Amino acid sequence: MQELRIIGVPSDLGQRRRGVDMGPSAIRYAGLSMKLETLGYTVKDLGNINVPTPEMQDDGADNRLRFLREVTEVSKELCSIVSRVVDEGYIPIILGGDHSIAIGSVAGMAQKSKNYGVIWFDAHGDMNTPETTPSGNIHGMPLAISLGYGHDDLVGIGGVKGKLKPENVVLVGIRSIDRDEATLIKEAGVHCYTMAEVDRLGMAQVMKEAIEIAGNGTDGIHLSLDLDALDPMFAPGVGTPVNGGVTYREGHLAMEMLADSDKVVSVDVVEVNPILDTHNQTAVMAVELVESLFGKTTL
Ligand SMILES: NC(=[NH2+])NCCC[C@H](N)C(=O)O
Ligand SMILES: [Mn+2]
Ligand SMILES: [Mn+2]
Repeated sequence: MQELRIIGVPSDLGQRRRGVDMGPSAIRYAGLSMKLETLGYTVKDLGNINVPTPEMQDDGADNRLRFLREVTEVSKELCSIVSRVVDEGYIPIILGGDHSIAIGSVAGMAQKSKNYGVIWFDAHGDMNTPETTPSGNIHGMPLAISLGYGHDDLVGIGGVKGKLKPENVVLVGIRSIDRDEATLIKEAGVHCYTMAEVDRLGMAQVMKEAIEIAGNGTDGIHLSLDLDALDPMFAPGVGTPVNGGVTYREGHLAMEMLADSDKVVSVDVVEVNPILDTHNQTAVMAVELVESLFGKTTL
């Protein structure tokens, strides 16, 4: 059985709502390590990366790319840690932080191989560029950046531009896309299962197809799990909630199918914001989903 490594990235530089920097603590407090150990894994927590405090920084000259410099630094640091962890043969579980941290995790995976598939579980497309962003928040851009679209400083992290093949990238749970972001999603050629498709096909069929797209002919699947993919009823503690999301049962079904596929090589768990949460329920939800992802079943 493979060993797991936990890496915390307490960053809220990619969006405007403070508190998502406490995500790693909230997820740890919900018992992540202990519960994975109960499933039979050896788990080592590597602690947190150093992330600058937003109040101590200037958000930079470009309001289309807030905290560009700081996000670049954090992403480089995470890239090198993730790359080391996979080189050593371990599965990294990267705890955010807002979704901008996926820039560094995907870049780190790409040091090992440029042939990983990605399942991006999210309410949002995260396919904005500085030209299309309505907010200037970098957490709306990480998938575009990983595919080679966006500011050079971010796109170039890890030395390779375009870290993924769009034909092996799948968005699941989508229900909020900005107008010009939609254009890039189509142009880039990534697959996209909106909530409308989840309704019509059912989560089982959507995940069957998603696992084929991200898993067939690739070296494995990176799961980028944004908790706002779930309906706010189950995951209220997120900065950009959108109604009409994935249910508790659908979420677990998706994770169980990924576990059965045996293809997951790395995971991001992002956007948990304890300030906006009630009784840590979003972090608890995150931990439960990760348990299903790593093989927890009833019997
Ligand atoms: N990872 C996220 N929660 N992203 C939300 C992005 C929201 C919006 N599309 C933006 O670019 O500002
Ligand atoms: Mn996201
Ligand atoms: Mn999102």
